Amino acid sequence: MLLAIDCGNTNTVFSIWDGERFIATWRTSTEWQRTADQYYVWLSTLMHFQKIEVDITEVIVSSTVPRVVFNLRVFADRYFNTRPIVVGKDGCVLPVDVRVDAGTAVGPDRLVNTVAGYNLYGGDLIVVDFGTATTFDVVDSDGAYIGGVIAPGVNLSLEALHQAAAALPHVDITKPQNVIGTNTVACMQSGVFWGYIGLIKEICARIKAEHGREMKVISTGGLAPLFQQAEALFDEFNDDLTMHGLVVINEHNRKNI
Ligand SMILES: Nc1ncnc2c1ncn2[C@@H]1O[C@H](COP(=O)(O)OP(=O)(O)OP(=O)(O)O)[C@@H](O)[C@H]1O
Ligand SMILES: CC(C)(CO)[C@@H](O)C(=O)NCCC(=O)O
Ligand SMILES: [K+]
Repeated sequence: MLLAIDCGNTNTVFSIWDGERFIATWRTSTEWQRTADQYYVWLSTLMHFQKIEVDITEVIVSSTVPRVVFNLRVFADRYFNTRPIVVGKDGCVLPVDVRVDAGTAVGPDRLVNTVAGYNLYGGDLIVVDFGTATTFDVVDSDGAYIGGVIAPGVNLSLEALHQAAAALPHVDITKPQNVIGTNTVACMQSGVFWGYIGLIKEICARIKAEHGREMKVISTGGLAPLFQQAEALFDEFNDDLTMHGLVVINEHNRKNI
C-alpha cells in the first residue's frame, strides 16, 4: 500500500491509498525538527487507534519545505524498508512537461496539483490552492505545466495585519455580512474576504484572456468552499487534489522502474 505525504509550509498531510481509495488521512503541523522516529510514533498510534492494519510498501513525498525531506526519507527507509519517491528530486519523473524559465524550481505542490487536475479534468485548467500561499497554476491543453501566480494566503494576510499593526487583533476568516464593517474585526474580515473574491476573479479572468482558450477553474484547500459560497468562482472543488496527484505520479514512476 502507498503512503502519500504532502508537506506544506503550515501543515503536513499523510494519506494511505489502498489502490482504489484513500482509507485514512491525518494532518500534523510541519516542523522540520521532527525526526523519523517521531513520525512513526505519531502515525502508528493513529493507525492503531483507527484499527488500520496495512502493509505500507511504497512512500511518495511532496515537500515545499526542503528541510523535512531528510527525516521523511529516513522514516520511509527505517520503518517501511522502502526508498520514497520525492517529487522534484532525482528519481521522480513527471507525466507532463514543465514549461517555465530555465533554472526555475516550481514548488512540488504546484506541480502535483496540476498533474492531478489534468488527470481528472483534462487540459486547459487553472488550479487554485488555498494553502499558506494561494497559488494559481495553469495547465496547457496537453497537460503541461506552463506557469501561474503566487498570492499571499488568506490566513497569512490576516496574520500580517495583526503582526504589523498594534491595534489589529488576530482574526479568523469568515464571510462578513456586509462590505462596510462597523467594528475592527468586521473591517478586517471584509478587507480580506472581499479583497480575495476580487483577487480570484481578476486573476482567473486575466489568465483566461492571456491563455486565449476556454478554461476550467479547479479549487482545492479548506478555504475554497468559503469563497465559492459567496460567488461561483470555481467549476470544481476537490479537497484531495494534491493527494490524487501524488497517487498519479507514484503510479507513473513505479511503472517506469
Ligand atoms: N472557515 C475556516 N476558517 C479558517 N481556517 C479554515 C477554515 N476552513 C478551513 N480552514 C483551514 O484552512 C487550512 C486549509 O488547509 P490546506 O492544507 O489547504 O492549507 P494549509 O495546511 O493551511 O497550508 P499548506 O498546505 O501550505 O501547509 C487548514 O489549516 C484548515 O484548518
Ligand atoms: C508557493 C508555495 C509556497 C505554495 O505552497 C510553494 O509552492 C513554493 O514554495 N514554491 C516555490 C517557488 C515556486 O513555486 O515558484
Ligand atoms: K496544501
